[in-house]
Amino acid sequence: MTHSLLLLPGDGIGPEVIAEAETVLNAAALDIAVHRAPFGGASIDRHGAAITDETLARALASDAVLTGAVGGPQWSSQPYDNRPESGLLKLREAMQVFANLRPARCFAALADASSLKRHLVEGLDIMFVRELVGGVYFGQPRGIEDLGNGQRRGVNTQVYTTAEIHRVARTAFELARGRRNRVCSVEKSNVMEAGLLWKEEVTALHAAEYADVELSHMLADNCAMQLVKAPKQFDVILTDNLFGDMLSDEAAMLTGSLGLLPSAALGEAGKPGLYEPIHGSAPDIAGQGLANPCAAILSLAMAIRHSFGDAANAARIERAVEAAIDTGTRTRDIGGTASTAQMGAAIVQHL
Ligand SMILES: NC(=O)c1ccc[n+]([C@@H]2O[C@H](COP(=O)([O-])OP(=O)(O)OC[C@H]3O[C@@H](n4cnc5c(N)ncnc54)[C@H](O)[C@@H]3O)[C@@H](O)[C@H]2O)c1
Ligand SMILES: CC(C)[C@H](C(=O)O)[C@@H](O)C(=O)O
Ligand SMILES: [Mg+2]
Repeated sequence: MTHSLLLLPGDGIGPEVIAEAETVLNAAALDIAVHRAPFGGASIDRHGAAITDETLARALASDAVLTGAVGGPQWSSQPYDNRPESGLLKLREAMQVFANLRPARCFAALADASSLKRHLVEGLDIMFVRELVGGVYFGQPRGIEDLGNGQRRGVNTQVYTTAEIHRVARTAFELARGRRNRVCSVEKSNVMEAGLLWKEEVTALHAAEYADVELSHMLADNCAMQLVKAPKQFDVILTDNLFGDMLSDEAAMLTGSLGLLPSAALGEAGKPGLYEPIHGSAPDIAGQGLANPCAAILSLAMAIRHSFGDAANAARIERAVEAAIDTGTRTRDIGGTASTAQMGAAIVQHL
């Protein structure tokens, strides 16, 4: 059966890393129909909107969507709700991809590329499950209000319901069962009611349906510290939209580079998945052939596994990435001199 994949290269290094994902996809010779559309700043420049209705409809009709990254200083004067990043949030919301899987694995050959000592990160394998379509990113009220006395007030609202917490927690517990069977739920229940509800609902769901999984709770500030103190204590980390964003970037450095971390955002079974490297458009290195395409290529592998149900080809691509790194091809962020295209070509050679 032919699967459909929508590619949204986006801005900055986005098109550079997605080009390498396409090279790998073509070399893997899978039965996949590929479509492309501008996204983020590129879509603003062409169509006036960070994501068009047509692209949203196309995303919902595809089996999977793979994005590069969006954003950049050239669009910083856009109205807030038409910034490139708003296009990404609209896409996540429209697709209702509530569970964002962000695996952080340390390749043995790269343990010295981490900013931590080798023994702390060697063998590291954490799965973040980040809630992606709720919380402070989407809560109402929001906005900037003019108070009329020379003062303004900026508001965002952290809000979660029982159903929103249960559906993402379920994903975390299910994943844990196939791993080391441990979930650490992370919030700020000491200062936030939404965090307290999170903790109570995760605890209740655990007792009712997942008592076989080991559950612990941790405050988010402590988690940030524990991740650099003893990161191998974690198996699955379940957390909200904002904490998941920050903690997964932190974890990226445990693996050596932000350019290595893929992600899969999943909704209800049977609905399309959204796949993104966790890094941004990296304006500081865009256009120079310096970007590491591994995160984008590993995101493609996650699409092949989760949306196309082809675990064998997903693993084949993942092994090729690791083999290319093992045999010494590395972009600058992981201590080498390979260009984005050379990294992609080396991965193709190991397929
Ligand atoms: N999914 C997305 O579309 C996404 C994610 C994060 C940030 N952003 C946007 O990207 C823009 C830049 O944000 P930022 O600079 O804070 O974060 P960033 O992730 O773009 O870059 C942070 C640092 O990591 C480096 N880096 C990132 N990806 C890399 C890769 N593949 N290879 C090598 N080095 C890499 C960059 O050069 C930079 O030094 C902003 O507009 C932001 O909103 C978009
Ligand atoms: C660009 C931005 C909206 C996005 C987020 O905060 O979710 C990014 O940082 C990410 O990690 O995917
Ligand atoms: Mg982020």
